[in-house]
Amino acid sequence: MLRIAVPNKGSLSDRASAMLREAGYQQRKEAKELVLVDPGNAVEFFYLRPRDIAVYVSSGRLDLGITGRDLLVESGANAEEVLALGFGRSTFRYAVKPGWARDTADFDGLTIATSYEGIVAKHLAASGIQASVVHLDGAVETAIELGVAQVVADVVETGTSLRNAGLEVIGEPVMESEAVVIRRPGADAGSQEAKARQFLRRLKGVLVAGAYVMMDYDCRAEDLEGAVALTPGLEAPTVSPLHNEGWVAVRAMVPAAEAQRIMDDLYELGARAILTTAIHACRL
Ligand SMILES: Nc1ncnc2c1ncn2[C@@H]1O[C@H](COP(=O)(O)OP(=O)(O)OP(=O)(O)O)[C@@H](O)[C@H]1O
Ligand SMILES: O=P(O)(O)OC[C@H]1O[C@H](OP(=O)(O)OP(=O)(O)O)[C@H](O)[C@@H]1O
Ligand SMILES: [Mg+2]
Repeated sequence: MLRIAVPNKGSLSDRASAMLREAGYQQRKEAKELVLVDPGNAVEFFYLRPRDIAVYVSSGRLDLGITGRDLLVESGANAEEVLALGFGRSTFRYAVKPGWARDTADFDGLTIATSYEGIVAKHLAASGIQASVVHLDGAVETAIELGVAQVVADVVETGTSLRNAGLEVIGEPVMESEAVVIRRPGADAGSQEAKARQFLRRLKGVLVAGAYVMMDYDCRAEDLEGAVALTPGLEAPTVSPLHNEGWVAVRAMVPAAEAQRIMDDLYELGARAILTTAIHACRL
């Protein structure tokens, strides 16, 4: 059986399970389940704290894991990112009370509160900043109000938590994160390797299915080159003759985010019966 770690709670948990379901894997029905065997796919899912997942994967006891890129870096574990999953996006930033610092260079001698000591220590060392770090489990924004630190370093998604605490970000983002699939560097899952590759192919299929739509339309043969320039497809569009002399039917995948603009441009070009349909699953 292929053994895969999935976040058991927190920001990544629901989206990770939803994506695995879309990829055709069984997922736990209750948040308290710690292990789920999917016999049809010969996969065993272990629901673990996202912070611990890189440690398990680097130990070799689990073949693959889903965690955050920032948590992978934070762990310092011997594991590497093999696929970015596009959800759980965040930036990692420093913040202070307005006026306390203009730049990270001003942090010398200050104390930084964070739940991500590994990332902060690495960044301070690389930037030559002499600051102390105090580890807190969460709600680090409050550390400033309570005088435990003058700087916080934390995950920022919408920025609401920082705003509510009256803090402002300082310097460039330390890192940008999203959910990722990780495995041991150079690892070959042995007898499970084919299953591991199939797992990654399925997740890539879900990502592509979400990012693209299928577009069909009819256009005059003389407009085909212009139309194909708008809808080149991933390799090349399918072009079929229509019963009407001088017209063709075209089918191509287009990026979902650009679908409306492409439909407008095709219409201007003279294309008609322009339809888009969702892609539920794919293998490229
Ligand atoms: N708003 C957010 N808050 C925290 N983490 C977030 C957020 N958005 C995305 N993430 C990502 O989720 C991962 C952290 O998840 P984790 O479960 O450890 O913390 P959490 O979501 O704050 O949950 P909890 O506070 O219950 O521990 C990181 O990869 C982080 O970048
Ligand atoms: O930019 P935002 O959208 O506000 O999200 C970021 C905040 O959310 C998380 O806290 P969480 O609610 O998980 O509480 P915690 O600090 O106790 O983990 C994180 O630690 C930030 O505080
Ligand atoms: Mg949290």
